[in-house]
Amino acid sequence: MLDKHLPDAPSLRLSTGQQALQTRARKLAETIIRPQAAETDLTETYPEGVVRSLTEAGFMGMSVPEALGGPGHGCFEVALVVEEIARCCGVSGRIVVEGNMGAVGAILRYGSEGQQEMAARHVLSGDKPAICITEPGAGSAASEMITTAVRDGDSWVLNGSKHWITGGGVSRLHLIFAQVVEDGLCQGIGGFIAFLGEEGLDVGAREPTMGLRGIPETVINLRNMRIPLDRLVTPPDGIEHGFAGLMNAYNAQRVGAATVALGIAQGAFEAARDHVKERAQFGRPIAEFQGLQWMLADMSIQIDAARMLIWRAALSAETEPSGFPDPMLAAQAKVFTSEMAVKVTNDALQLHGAKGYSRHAPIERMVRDARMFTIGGGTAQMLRNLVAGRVLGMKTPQTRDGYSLAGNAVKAP
Ligand SMILES: CC(C)(COP(=O)(O)OP(=O)(O)OC[C@H]1O[C@@H](n2cnc3c(N)ncnc32)[C@H](O)[C@@H]1OP(=O)(O)O)[C@@H](O)C(=O)NCCC(=O)NCCSC(=O)CCS(=O)O
Ligand SMILES: Cc1cc2nc3c(=O)[nH]c(=O)nc-3n(C[C@H](O)[C@H](O)[C@H](O)COP(=O)(O)OP(=O)(O)OC[C@H]3O[C@@H](n4cnc5c(N)ncnc54)[C@H](O)[C@@H]3O)c2cc1C
Repeated sequence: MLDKHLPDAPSLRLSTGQQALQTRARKLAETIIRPQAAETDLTETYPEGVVRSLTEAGFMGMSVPEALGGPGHGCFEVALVVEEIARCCGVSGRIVVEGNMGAVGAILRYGSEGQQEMAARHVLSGDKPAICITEPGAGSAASEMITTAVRDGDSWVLNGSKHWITGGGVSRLHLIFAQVVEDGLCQGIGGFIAFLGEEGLDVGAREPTMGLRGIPETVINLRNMRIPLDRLVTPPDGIEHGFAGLMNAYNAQRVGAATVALGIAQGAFEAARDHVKERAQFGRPIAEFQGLQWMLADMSIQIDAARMLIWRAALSAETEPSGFPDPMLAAQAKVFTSEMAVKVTNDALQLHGAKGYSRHAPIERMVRDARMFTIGGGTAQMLRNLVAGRVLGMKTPQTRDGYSLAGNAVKAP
């Protein structure tokens, strides 16, 4: 079943161009981004200076095609860069993900010419778009969203409330998922383009988060927000199957989120490896204790396995007709990597002893930063549901009556 996605041996070796990209990302991460990471966490401030450096280096908008002024890199190249950046700063890694995947990925593939040009301009100039799916009553059950976009003459009128929106108040471009209502009927779910500062789009309360504190997570309220008709992004199979199309595009961001978790774990692993060689107890480096050696061995095995799952998922975008990663491969990569990162960062803290528990060392930040990825972007449980459905070749509806309203024309809520 998976053979078409299994990379042959040569594809596991990076090309000269890919190696150069990776080296450039590592250099930027180590010289500019790592020194800022603790401050970003402590002050809980969006790292504008880092974003400028990422933009100048060409890491925002990497996925923009050459015809629109970008370098036209694929999901795999973006993942190579994201890992290097997240190895030094999880927040910056997430910014690179959203500067290339998620909302911008959907608009670049499904949008009209004008929508694509607008999205390209935004990310190439350093904007990190926001993807607005989740609502207070629709988290895992995202298709139960009640935000509506009602057609009124030559406008859409949006009403609803999204929460946990990454970049709320700093992102300029928003892609808002909403029920498309025409003539009193829901036609399905579509993506609507909206901009920070427009009337009717209000940034609400910021969540005080455990980790990744440099990016705001906020409520986004839509109050009679009136936007032109050409702000609707319609996936290829139409609005009736709009939700499936938008989720398909979202698979790239799932690979991106997994890659941030991978980078954080890699950074924590390296810090632990260096520490055990330096720290001595009982008259010898603690690296000589076999119990710790095996911990490091297991950490490295888990990290490498995660990287292979991510690379396979990222490379699948090159052969999938949709141009996005295969849903199951993306889900497998994210489940494994997000759980791995929780374990590896905690083990790295353990190997540091008390020093790892101090806020003076980066490890405790890495533990907090890694925690998000089994939740955001689809929880590990929901992604297991997706994998189970594929493995069994069955639909796995989660409602009691096994029926979902997504994509069906029903009376508007
Ligand atoms: C998809 C779910 C919301 C469950 O919804 P339903 O049970 O109502 O619907 P399904 O029948 O499972 O799916 C409907 C339709 O969509 C297609 N689909 C679903 N998932 C995918 C996918 N990943 N790729 C492609 N297509 C997909 C499915 O095949 C159906 O199509 P057909 O009707 O059969 O043609 C739920 O499973 C789910 O995914 N919940 C998680 C929600 C989520 O991921 N939210 C992320 C919010 S953004 C965020 O968190 C950002 C953080 S980050 O750093 O990235
Ligand atoms: C840091 C962070 C950033 C985020 N950024 C964004 C963003 O930019 N845009 C956006 O739209 N959303 C964003 N989210 C929201 C995120 O997508 C949701 O938190 C996620 O989809 C889960 O929804 P929920 O939190 O409502 O949990 P719930 O859906 O309430 O789930 C609670 C628990 O129940 C489990 N569960 C629920 N249903 C099932 C089931 N059928 N089978 C098995 N287990 C189940 C879940 O796995 C979880 O353990 C972000 C979240 C976080 C933490």
